[in-house]
Amino acid sequence: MNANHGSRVDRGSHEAEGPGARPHPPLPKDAAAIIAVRNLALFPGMVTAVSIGREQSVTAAQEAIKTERPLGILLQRDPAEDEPGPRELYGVGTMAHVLRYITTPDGSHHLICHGEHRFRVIEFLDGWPFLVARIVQVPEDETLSSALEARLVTLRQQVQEYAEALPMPPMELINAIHQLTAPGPAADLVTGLMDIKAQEKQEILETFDVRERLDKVLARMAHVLEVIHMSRKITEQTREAMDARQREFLLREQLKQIQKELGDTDETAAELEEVAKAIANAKMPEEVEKQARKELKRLQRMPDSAGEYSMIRTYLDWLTELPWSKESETAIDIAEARRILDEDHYGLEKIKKRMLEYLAIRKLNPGGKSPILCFVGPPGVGKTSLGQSIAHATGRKFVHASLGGVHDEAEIRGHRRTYIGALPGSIIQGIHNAGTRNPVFMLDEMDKLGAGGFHGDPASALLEALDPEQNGTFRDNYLGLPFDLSHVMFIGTANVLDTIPGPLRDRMEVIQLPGYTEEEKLEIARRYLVARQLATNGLTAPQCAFEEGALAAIVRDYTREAGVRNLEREIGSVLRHVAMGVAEGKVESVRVKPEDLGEILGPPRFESETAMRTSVPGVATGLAWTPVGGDILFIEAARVPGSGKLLLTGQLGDVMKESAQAALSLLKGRLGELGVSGEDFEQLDVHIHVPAGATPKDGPSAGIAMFVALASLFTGRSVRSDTAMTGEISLRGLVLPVGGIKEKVLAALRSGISRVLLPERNRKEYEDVPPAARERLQILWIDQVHEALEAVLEEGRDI
Ligand SMILES: Nc1ncnc2c1ncn2[C@@H]1O[C@H](COP(=O)(O)OP(=O)(O)OP(=O)(O)O)[C@@H](O)[C@H]1O
Repeated sequence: MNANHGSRVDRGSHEAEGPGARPHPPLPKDAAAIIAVRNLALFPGMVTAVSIGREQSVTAAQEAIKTERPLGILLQRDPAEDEPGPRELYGVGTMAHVLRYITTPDGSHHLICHGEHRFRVIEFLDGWPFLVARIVQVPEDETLSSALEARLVTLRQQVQEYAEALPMPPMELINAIHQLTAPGPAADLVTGLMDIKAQEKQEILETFDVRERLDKVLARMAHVLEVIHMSRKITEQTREAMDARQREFLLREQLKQIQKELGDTDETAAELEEVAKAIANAKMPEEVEKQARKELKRLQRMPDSAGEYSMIRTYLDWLTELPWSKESETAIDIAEARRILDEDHYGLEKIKKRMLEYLAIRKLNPGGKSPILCFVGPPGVGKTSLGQSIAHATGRKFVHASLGGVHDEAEIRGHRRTYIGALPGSIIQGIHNAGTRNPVFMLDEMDKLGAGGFHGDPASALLEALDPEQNGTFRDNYLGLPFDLSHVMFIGTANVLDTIPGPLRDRMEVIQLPGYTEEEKLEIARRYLVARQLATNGLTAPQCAFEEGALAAIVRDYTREAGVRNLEREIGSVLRHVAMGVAEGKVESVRVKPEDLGEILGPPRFESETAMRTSVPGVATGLAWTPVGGDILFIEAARVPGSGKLLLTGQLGDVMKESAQAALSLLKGRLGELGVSGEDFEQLDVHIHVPAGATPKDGPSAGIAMFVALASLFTGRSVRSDTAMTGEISLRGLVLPVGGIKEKVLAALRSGISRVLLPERNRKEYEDVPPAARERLQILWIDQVHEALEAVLEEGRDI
């Protein structure tokens, strides 16, 4: 507080002229010489220093001294005004008695003034080289009421408080407390001592009513005190914060030293800093972030040589790298999706249509719960590549996890962190690899998922991941935190539907991919596989072309599969051979002809198998359904001297064994019909063998082939090599319907069979076979076993 310091009132630059430099009339009685001050409000009873510099002011001051009359002091309205006229001055001021006039050696003038009483300007007068105004003294009311006294007591308390709040209260203030006895002067004195603006002080100066003046001062003072308290509080708070920070800093420094002693380095600190940043950037849900920060804190307190350190570090890496909220943009454009599906895949019309429907529904109802698709079909029919196309078409990432042979729930859901070397399960790992939380996630080999046992049921963990009701909070054991899988597009794949665990199968919409006909394979080879293999082997289309028939020959003679994987491999072999020639400079371009294939790929692998195998009596061609899409199988029958036993070999299942027995019994009963006599079954053993003995076989559908093989054996008439058959038999000689017609028929075609015997009652299923395949096959519908014999047994020859 510096209210009593003199303040400079003007900045007049030139030297004042001597007193009485210019003669002027004496001042009237009711008038006073006035000086204007810039930043000072003088109050009655106060002594203060006033610095003056303007010529006018100096002359006025000298006049006052000379005439021993008081000087009127008025505050300028605008402190910046250098030559204020009457209108720029407030109309109320204080008459001051000039106690001393000092001129310092640098030429500036100072007055020590004592405030006497308030005055009001009536009018300004002209004719003097300084400001002169007619004035009237404002009388001070000195009566003391109890209301005023109460205010006075409060004021005294406030001033006391004010003095205590200041670090070094000025002496005047301490003295003033004792002088506060008369209300008006007390208000003036306190205002003069307060550190407030001159304008505010002027307002109080102009308040003539003592009570009102005291109220204003009390209010001002209360405000000043509040500000002081507040600022003190803020100072304390900052000091406290500073102290806490300083303390933490010191502790950290100590910790660093300790860690250094223990062999930890600054690198660790930098590493942890990185982790902290990664946590901040990972956009985790609140719960996860809290957990991450907790783990980080534990890490910070731990030397990096501690065994647990790396475990927590790895855990934090997983937490920070998982795409908690990162997604790829997935605008679905149906036309574009159709284009991509067509571009990547030949045929599969029904399947593509179903995919597009699926995408359309997702587009129209993005939040809805769409079914989980499951592609079921033999290997190499495009299940994986369809999944990739969907990812491509929807702008998602593609990841897959194989479930084949998974017996332990932990492989799906992860191990708890307490296990050494624990990691998240395959679902979270897949999401981590995708880097987004909405990839297309392919779950391969769902049919080979191991059964649940001691280690928990993998299928139930998978169910939780797939179930839209619960997968919003999928809990991996390793993370120990929920992860939102609801944006993932899961697609399952399997070779066989039957072995997919029931509850899983129920949750999925199965889409069957039965395998391709020879024509389809040719088309796929022509449009996709050749181009792809050309690129893989660094060749261009002009450098290598396949002549008409060459591709067909590869399909027919070198592959026998439902899909096109081997076909692609064989085409690759041919192109590698061509690439060698081109690279060595032997040829510039090659046209592969069918007859070249022998040299490049070796002798045909599947050419005349049926013809060769069935050229002797006792062998029939059956058709089997297998997980890889159907195959032909040969049933061989032989008779050997023995004691009437039936020998069965080739890893036959119980049902197949029984159907062999049925076939034999049926045959024994019909030998007469077949013109066979004199057989003594007591003296011979009948042996039925089904080659490819390493593969277990079962099912009743080889019944008719067994019967035919036995009939062929005993009649000595071989079976037509172009004919294959399937059907269960009854002891009464009926041919009963069987499953897997489509796969079996396609398998027959692949093996070069042109006639197929099918149970009459399977006509309906036959409609599923693609027309192209149907055109190339002759189907014989049979109802009774003897019809089969008529259709397949060659003309007899004697044995
Ligand atoms: N209709 C088709 N059009 C074009 N290419 C196809 C078609 N079907 C399959 N392919 C190609 O055949 C190859 C094998 O397909 P893919 O790997 O998708 O088979 P898959 O059914 O997933 O087999 P697996 O069950 O063994 O995983 C791929 O290169 C794929 O592009």
